[in-house]
Amino acid sequence: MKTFDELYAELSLKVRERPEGSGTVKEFDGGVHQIGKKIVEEAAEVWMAAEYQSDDECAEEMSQLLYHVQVMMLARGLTPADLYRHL
Ligand SMILES: N=c1c2ncn([C@@H]3O[C@H](COP(=O)(O)OP(=O)(O)OP(=O)(O)O)[C@@H](O)[C@H]3O)c2ncn1[C@@H]1O[C@H](COP(=O)(O)O)[C@@H](O)[C@H]1O
Repeated sequence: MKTFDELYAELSLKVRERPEGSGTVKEFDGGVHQIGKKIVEEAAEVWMAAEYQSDDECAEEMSQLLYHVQVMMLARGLTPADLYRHL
């Protein structure tokens, strides 16, 4: 289990160190257009899960959406603090 900030720190390290086989590095390298498509896809899956699936499945889809948002944050050079400013 990890927090939003802990996941961001882990993904930042992945993007910096580029370990072999990292899905994050692959998605990051795809750029904002590809990452944006994943965000839209995951957002739709969150919607469908909220309509038709269990709480746990819904939570899993939401976690995946947050993951892809974090990859987009890295692609745009944004930090959690940049988001928290607006909450
Ligand atoms: N939390 C996540 C996470 N959530 C979602 N995903 C990605 O999002 C995909 C889920 O999307 P889908 O439901 O569309 O599944 P899919 O259609 O099978 O996926 P694709 O074929 O489109 O890749 C997963 O296959 C992962 O590629 C994640 N990938 C990684 N993490 C975490 O990120 C960290 C770094 O991961 P790596 O970069 O892979 O080492 C680790 O702590 C991981 O647990």
